Amino acid sequence: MKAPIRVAVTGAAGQIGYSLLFRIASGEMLGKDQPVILQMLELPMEKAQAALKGVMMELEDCAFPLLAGMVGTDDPMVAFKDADVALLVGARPRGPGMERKDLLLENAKIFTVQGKALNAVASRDVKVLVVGNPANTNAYIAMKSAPDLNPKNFTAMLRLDHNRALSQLAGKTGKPVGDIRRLIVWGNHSPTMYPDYRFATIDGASVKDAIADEAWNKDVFIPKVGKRGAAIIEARGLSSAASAANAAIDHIRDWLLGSNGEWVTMGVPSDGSYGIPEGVMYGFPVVTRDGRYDIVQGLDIDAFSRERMDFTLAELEEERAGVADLLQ
Ligand SMILES: NC(=O)c1ccc[n+]([C@@H]2O[C@H](COP(=O)([O-])OP(=O)(O)OC[C@H]3O[C@@H](n4cnc5c(N)ncnc54)[C@H](O)[C@@H]3O)[C@@H](O)[C@H]2O)c1
Ligand SMILES: O=C(O)C[C@H](O)C(=O)O
Repeated sequence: MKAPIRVAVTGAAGQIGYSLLFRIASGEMLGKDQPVILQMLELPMEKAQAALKGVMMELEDCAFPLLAGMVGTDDPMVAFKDADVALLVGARPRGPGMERKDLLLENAKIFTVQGKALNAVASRDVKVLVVGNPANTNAYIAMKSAPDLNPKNFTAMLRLDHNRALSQLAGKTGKPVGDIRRLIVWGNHSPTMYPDYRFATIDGASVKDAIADEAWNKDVFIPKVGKRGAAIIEARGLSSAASAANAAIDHIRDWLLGSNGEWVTMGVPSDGSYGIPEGVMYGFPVVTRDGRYDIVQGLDIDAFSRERMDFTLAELEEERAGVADLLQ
């Protein structure tokens, strides 16, 4: 039997938490032979703590053989103690008519507190995924608030955008979604993101050549993927939850267990690749293996792509400037 992995989940009694925890406990994230200990954080309000208690009762009632322990708490120092993986989900979601960056000042404070707590008590190799919006800038804040941890271990979720783009391409080409490789979503988890299928293949053949429709790319595909979160809110009255939880599982599974040479999109602190200034938390194509990721190198950036990549970068730099005071 393997030693259990400690997985901290914040916002555990929220919508995404409810779609996420049961799948983690059943082994879908870290493997069917990997025991886990769930360390769940919720707000110190009576209602949130009661809801968390209910979720823990349900987890218990599933009798998951891989669930080796549970902690429910309102204290980040308890939730992150020795955590190997931290899924930072807890934050306010946007409602209809809002942009994710409208949440910035309200949610940003959460990530300074949690970054500091991770810095103090988490495993020195903790792998952090920020889901709470605006995800890239919150991940940047958490990273900067945890100076003793490896900055490369802080990531933001763009996997939902990546998965959304895959499904749009499958629909357009009529091919199975699982056959599409080498897709990228550059930049911010916001409508400025740049989903890029110039290098994508299906069964080895070029997706771009198969579609051969630049107008569809610019006028349908890019805006549709970028605005999908808003479309879900419009339809459901609530922001995406099951698909977000699914993407979080995909992100952590691939990071820890490897992407088998395939490209996946992760929001990671830039190392300067593709002219993106160092430290900016930016969506890049990466290949993952054994708990590490490498940004795919050497891709040609044409003028249209450069413009899109710089546009989403400018938004991230603006968001970063907006929280500079919090990081002093
Ligand atoms: N990156 C992505 O692709 C993506 C996708 C979907 C949603 N999101 C974001 O994820 C976040 C959560 O969404 P949701 O639908 O689960 O929201 P929700 O309101 O249903 O749940 C959030 C939970 O977090 C808790 N919480 C708030 N502040 C907390 C804190 N400081 N510590 C611990 N818990 C805290 C709340 O009590 C609540 O239970 C939102 O910011 C949403 O916009 C991101
Ligand atoms: O759009 C939102 O606010 C929620 C989430 O970021 C999403 O993309 O579904």
